[in-house]
Amino acid sequence: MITELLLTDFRSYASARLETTGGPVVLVGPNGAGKTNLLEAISLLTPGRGLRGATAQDMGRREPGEAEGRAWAVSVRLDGDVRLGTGVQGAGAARRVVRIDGEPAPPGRLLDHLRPVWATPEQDRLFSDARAERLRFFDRLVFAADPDHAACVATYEKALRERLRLLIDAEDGRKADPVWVDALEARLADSGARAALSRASALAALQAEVDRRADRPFPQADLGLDGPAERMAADGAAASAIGEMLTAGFRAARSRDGAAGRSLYGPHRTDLTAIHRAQGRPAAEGSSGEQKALVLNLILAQAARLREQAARPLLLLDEAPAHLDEARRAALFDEIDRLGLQAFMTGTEEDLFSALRGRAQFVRVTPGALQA
Ligand SMILES: Nc1ncnc2c1ncn2[C@@H]1O[C@H](COP(=O)(O)OP(=O)(O)OP(=O)(O)O)[C@@H](O)[C@H]1O
Repeated sequence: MITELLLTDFRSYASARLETTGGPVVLVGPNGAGKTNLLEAISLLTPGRGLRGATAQDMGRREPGEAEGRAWAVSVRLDGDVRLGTGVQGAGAARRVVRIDGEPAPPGRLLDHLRPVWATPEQDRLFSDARAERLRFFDRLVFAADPDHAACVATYEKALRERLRLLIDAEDGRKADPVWVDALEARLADSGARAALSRASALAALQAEVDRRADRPFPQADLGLDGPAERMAADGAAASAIGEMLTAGFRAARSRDGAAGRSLYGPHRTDLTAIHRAQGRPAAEGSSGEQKALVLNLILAQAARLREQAARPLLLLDEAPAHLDEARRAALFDEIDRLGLQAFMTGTEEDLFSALRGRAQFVRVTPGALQA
C-alpha cells in the first residue's frame, strides 16, 4: 500500500507530493491536467514500460522548446516504511534505474513489494485490436502472478529475431549456419513451451476467478488461447512434448519465414479469445462499453487472484467509470472495497465518483499540481 508519492520532473510535474491513506484515491481534473501522468508514474513501480508503453526519455519534463526531457524521479513510501524509487540519472537518459530503500536494485525486485494492474481507455477496443496487442495485455497479466514469464518471453523474442535474420540471409543467398539455426530453434522451443505452460495455467486461474464472479453486473467471458502450444498445455501436455511439437513446427516454417521476412509460426502468434457468455458472441463484436466492462472484470479477477497469492495488487484505473453505466460503476467501487484494494482512479467529473464520497480520498489535479 502506497502512503506517499513523490514526483520530480516527471512529465507535466516539476515537483509534486501526495499522501494517501490506503483506500481508493480519486483524481479529478480537466483534460490534460496530468491525471494519467500520475497513474503512469505509479505504473513504473513494476518492471516494463508502464501503462503508456513509453520510453524513459519521453517521461522527463520538458518546457516548451526544450528538446530533451530532464532527469526525473518517481518514488513512493509503502506501509512498513519501505521506499521504492525509479527514474533516470541524466537528462535524456534511456535507462531507468530502480532503488529500494535507497539502494540500487534489479527492477524485478519491485514485485516483492507491489504489483500494479491497470486499465486504460486504449483497452476499450482490446478484443477488436491487433492480436499482438491482446497477447501483450495477457502476457502482462501472466507476468504479474508469475514473474519468470517476462524473462521467458524475452528469451523467446530475442531468439526469434536472431533466427529470422539468419533465414532472411539464407534467402538472399548468404549461407546460414544450419547448426546455429538448430540451436536457436531449440531455444525457441524451450522458452516457447514454458511460456505456453505459464499462459495456460494463468488462463485457467483467471477463468476460475471470472466464473466465481457470476453475481456481479459485469459481463462474463469464456476465455481461450488460440495457439497449438497453449492448447497442448491446457490439455496437460508436458514441456518436453510441447517443445518437440514446436521444434518440428519451426523447422517446417524456415523457408516460408525467410521468404516472407516475418516469423509466421510460433507462440508469439497466439491469440487471446473471449466469448461474451450471455450473448454467445465474440467479445470483438461488442460495443466499446461492453468490451471495457469485460476487460475491467478481467482486471478485477486478476487483482483478486493476486490478492489470494498475497502479492499486493494495486489498481490503476484511467477513466474507467466514464464508460460504465451506473450499476456497473457501483459494482466496480464495491468490488474495490470488498477486495480492500488501493486503487487510483481518474475522471474529468467528480460526479462519476459520488458513490465513493466518504469512502475515498478525492484529489483535484490541475496542470502540474495536486490538491487534496
Ligand atoms: N515530458 C513531458 N513534459 C512536460 N509535459 C508533458 C510531458 N509529457 C506529457 N506532458 C503534458 O501532460 C499533459 C497530459 O497529461 P495527462 O495525459 O496526464 O492528462 P489527463 O489529465 O489524463 O487528461 P485527459 O483527461 O485528457 O486524459 C499534456 O498537457 C502534456 O503536454
